[in-house]
Amino acid sequence: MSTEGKPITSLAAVAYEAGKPLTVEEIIVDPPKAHEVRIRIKKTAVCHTDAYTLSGADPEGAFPSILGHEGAGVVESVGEDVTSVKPGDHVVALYTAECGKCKFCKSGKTNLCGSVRATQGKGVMPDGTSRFKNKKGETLLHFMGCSTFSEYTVVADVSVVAIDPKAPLESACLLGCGVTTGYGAAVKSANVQKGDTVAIFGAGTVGLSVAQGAQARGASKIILVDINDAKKKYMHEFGATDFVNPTKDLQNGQTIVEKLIEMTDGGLDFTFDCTGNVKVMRDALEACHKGWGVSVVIGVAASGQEISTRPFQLVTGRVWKGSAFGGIKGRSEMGGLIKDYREGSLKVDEFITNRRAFKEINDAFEDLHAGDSLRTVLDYTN
Ligand SMILES: NC(=O)C1=CN([C@@H]2O[C@H](COP(=O)(O)OP(=O)(O)OC[C@H]3O[C@@H](n4cnc5c(N)ncnc54)[C@H](OP(=O)(O)O)[C@@H]3O)[C@@H](O)[C@H]2O)C=CC1
Ligand SMILES: N[C@@H](CCC(=O)N[C@@H](CSC=O)C(=O)NCC(=O)O)C(=O)O
Ligand SMILES: [Zn+2]
Ligand SMILES: [Zn+2]
Repeated sequence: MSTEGKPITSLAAVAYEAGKPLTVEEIIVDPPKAHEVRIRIKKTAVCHTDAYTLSGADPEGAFPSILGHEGAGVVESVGEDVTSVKPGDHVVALYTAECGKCKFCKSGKTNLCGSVRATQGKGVMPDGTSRFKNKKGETLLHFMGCSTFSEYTVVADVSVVAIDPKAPLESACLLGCGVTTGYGAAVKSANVQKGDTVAIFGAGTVGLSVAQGAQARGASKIILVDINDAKKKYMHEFGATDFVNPTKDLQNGQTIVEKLIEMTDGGLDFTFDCTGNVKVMRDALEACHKGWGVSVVIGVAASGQEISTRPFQLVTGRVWKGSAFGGIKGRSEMGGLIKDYREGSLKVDEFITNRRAFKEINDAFEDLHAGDSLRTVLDYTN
């Protein structure tokens, strides 16, 4: 029997309160309105940003809500005036929309899109309402325009892209955030060139994806900096040449900045923060080469945190910039990433260190901090 136009009962993980485990329960998902798409998510993974928002550190974090933004699935139904996807299409949800019509999209200068960002940040659909409620009838908010921690979710049509159905959905879901963010930060936002030296702070999925992008560009040195030694085993797989643990590998009071400058004859061409720690962001900037080094902030820092450095660092030619979703325009460029993955030039499967049934989602949050874990992919069918 067709579910089109009807509310659907869906398995979901509800974030009722900051700092508390998610509650796995059935919720009700309303049908999509005009310019909306209802997706049956098949695979979703947990990104550090989900944990950040659940912790209560996100100034935009609102509860109760359905978190999750690395997800892939199949379109169940579409609302009026949706022309870009149709029922049955395999899709990836996009937290960075692409409308193609707004000032941002038309600028050619950024992948940020203004079409749905304001309502997305408030946890509602573009018409200001939610498609989710629990069985008590209480409204549940959306998250990052995706809410992939519900088997059925509703997104704006500008926040979803159809993909080659031959791509496995468990791999495609990682292109919804972590892999695309890091890879794009290296090849698009920073535009690393052959021979450049690169240091990456934080060797999680995002940081290792930066390494992968830097290697693809022919960087001569790719240094991973991480306080977790268990991540060292991934360095060669994703193209890094060196691994430094600042808690163990510094001698005689040397700082990580001094160590990196010593390793690179004066500093790095590019550095990337993939930790969200503002002190690390400062180190990343100050490890850049005088005159031209560029430091890219990718990590998301908690509410109230601010970055600082001596302005002299910038006066003397270092550049501080940031990158969201790797500078990638999701609807225009996802197809190319999927093609690269299918042709073997973009590693994605290698980031899947754990697989779990969706109902084990709270364990997947624990996995994020466990030793050598990169991504846990959750399966709704188990
Ligand atoms: N700008 C954007 O578009 C996006 C930003 N993000 C952000 O990027 C960051 C990375 O995400 P993700 O890869 O999923 O996160 P992970 O938690 O998987 O990886 C972060 C890594 O950094 C390590 N780390 C923590 N503190 C330090 C430190 N002081 N020095 C060096 N290494 C450190 C962690 O070690 P340990 O294992 O011990 O914790 C871990 O290995 C997060 O802040 C996330 O919110 C993510 C996606 C998109
Ligand atoms: N709500 C947070 C902002 C978090 C943030 O910076 N998000 C990144 C993506 S993180 C993905 O895992 C991003 O793309 N930002 C651009 C945007 O428009 O949100 C806060 O307010 O701190
Ligand atoms: Zn993410
Ligand atoms: Zn736009």
